Amino acid sequence: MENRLDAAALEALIVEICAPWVQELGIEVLDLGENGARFVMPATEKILRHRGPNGGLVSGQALMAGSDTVSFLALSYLNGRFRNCVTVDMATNFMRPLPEGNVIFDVKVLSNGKRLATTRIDIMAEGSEKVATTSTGVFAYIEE
Ligand SMILES: CC(C)(COP(=O)(O)OP(=O)(O)OC[C@H]1O[C@@H](n2cnc3c(N)ncnc32)[C@H](O)[C@@H]1OP(=O)(O)O)[C@@H](O)C(=O)NCCC(=O)NCCSC(=O)Cc1ccccc1
Repeated sequence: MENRLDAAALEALIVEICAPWVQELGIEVLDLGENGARFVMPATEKILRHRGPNGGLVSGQALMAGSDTVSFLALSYLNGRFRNCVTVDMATNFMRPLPEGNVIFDVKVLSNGKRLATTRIDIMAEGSEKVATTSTGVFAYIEE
């Protein structure tokens, strides 16, 4: 556990590595666990979808971007640093809508190998344990 990154270091990685619009998602660390971590994406106007027939929900596109982001953060937490990696696959199932509000991402690192890592991300409304969306991500380490 002693070589793991803390919350401040993980949030600094978002600024260092992510594109400006991803930084604007405002993702913050909530909890760091044994094999993963919990994050919150605040209910800002940037991620709420007021328009159209299914308005009043959190944007699904924002949830996918959040899943990708919290995955590389969880890997960096466990690795104690950002090991240069790229996303090679990400699959998302939207099982029930997320009403407007803060969004919780619960990430588990399922594998963390020499070349590949796999994450599972359960997404819930704040205050609910009912999973609304679940993603799995596969990441390729590309450092020498
Ligand atoms: C490298 C690999 C994963 C595996 O390659 P392999 O299967 O072993 O095959 P191969 O080696 O043949 O290469 C195939 C092609 O790739 C090219 N290339 C290879 N290496 C490099 C390189 N270092 N730099 C540049 N290009 C490189 C290579 O020239 C070739 O191109 P060509 O055919 O000549 O035109 C490749 O599939 C890939 O780059 N996929 C895109 C991944 C991606 O963009 N994901 C989304 C990004 S979002 C994200 O990551 C989220 C995130 C945010 C923040 C933090 C963390 C995550």
